[in-house]
Amino acid sequence: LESLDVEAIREEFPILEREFDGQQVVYLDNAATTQTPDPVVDAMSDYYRESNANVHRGIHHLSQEASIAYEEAHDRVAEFIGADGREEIVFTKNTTESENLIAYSWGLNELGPGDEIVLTEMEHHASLVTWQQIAKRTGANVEYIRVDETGRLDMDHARDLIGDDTALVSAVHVSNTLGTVNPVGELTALAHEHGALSFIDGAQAVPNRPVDVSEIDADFYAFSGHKMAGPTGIGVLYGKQSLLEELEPYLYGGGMIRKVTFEDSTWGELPWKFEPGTPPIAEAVGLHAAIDWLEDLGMERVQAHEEELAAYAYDQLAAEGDVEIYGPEGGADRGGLVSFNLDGVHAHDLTSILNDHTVAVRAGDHCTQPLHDKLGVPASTRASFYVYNTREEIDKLIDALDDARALFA
Ligand SMILES: Cc1ncc(COP(=O)(O)O)c(CNc2co[nH]c2=O)c1O
Repeated sequence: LESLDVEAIREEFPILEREFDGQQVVYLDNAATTQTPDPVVDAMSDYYRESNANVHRGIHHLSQEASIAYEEAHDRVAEFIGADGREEIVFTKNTTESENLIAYSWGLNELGPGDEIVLTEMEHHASLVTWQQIAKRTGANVEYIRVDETGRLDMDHARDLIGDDTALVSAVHVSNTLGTVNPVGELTALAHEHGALSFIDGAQAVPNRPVDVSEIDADFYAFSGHKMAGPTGIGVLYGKQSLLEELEPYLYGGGMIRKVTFEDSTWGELPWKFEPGTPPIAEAVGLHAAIDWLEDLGMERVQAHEEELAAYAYDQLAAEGDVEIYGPEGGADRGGLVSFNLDGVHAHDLTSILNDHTVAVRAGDHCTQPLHDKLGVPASTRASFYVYNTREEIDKLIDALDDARALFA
């Protein structure tokens, strides 16, 4: 597999030339949000300059153009993730809203006492808090598949938990804290064996590796534009058409209706039924451009690049001798991120020192507080990689650790 031309890629990201206190930024916070290449910025600027109008098929030329661009962005996303068509692609604000859409449209209406929602201990709050609160409101209960000492899912425990009372299995595809790549196809098959639905949180997967929702056979799948070289303000909910057809919308307004009278209303066709009001049009154009840009690189090459950097970072951190690293040892079942703690130094202090060296990483619980409780640490520092990062940038992170030791350890 030919490796990425990182130097050429970096030329499309002027932000990576930014300097603070005379030091060039080292951006290693990609699991939080990725940077945006010129072609994506240009596509959105061109839209605003040349085609901006409201969608839903207004009569005039500009509205026609904007509507086509918006609709074709759905087609492009469907093609990118292996969905059957635009009817299975709902644009939301972000992964979090995609999770909430199913929680409200399906969960509130379908769940009741005795029903089980099976999550994993490594879920992001976007999923964990959402299903926890829906369970409280419906009388359903939540079970968590254990994470074992290597940071992987205990699949024997999964097979014990998922049974005939299970209504939903919701799992993260790639953990944003551990980097663990979960067997989402196997989890989905287990759910289906027992008549349950599967919801896969792909926020850290779709940007970073080839994903085929049809191969996984997920019923629902969610991810965000801003984590895949696209803009903020747009997320995707994939859902099997047969399921989305049956779901009631939970947000009402214009654009999602078929007929409205003073007495009642009927709903429009998919996916518009779930897209009330003026949608993120420019963001959809940007997401379309981001997918074109990523596919030009090749998702297999993106995955290989990130895995190589994650394995390198893992090995360099492990070699320090006073760093605790969370998640599977480097290699194929770890996504492009490494969370760790430096002995004797709080993650926030370490991250502040790294920032003094203009190394941008993230400290905290990464919206996985229960997982950090299980790990026995209040926070961790996370370095996360994308297509424009290099080994030399990881070396700058490693070199800065000594300052933290000198100050805090
Ligand atoms: C696995 C996972 N699920 C859901 C979300 C929510 O995505 P959003 O709705 O677009 O915000 C994130 C974002 N994770 C992070 C956002 O900032 N740091 C992170 O680790 C995530 O990593």
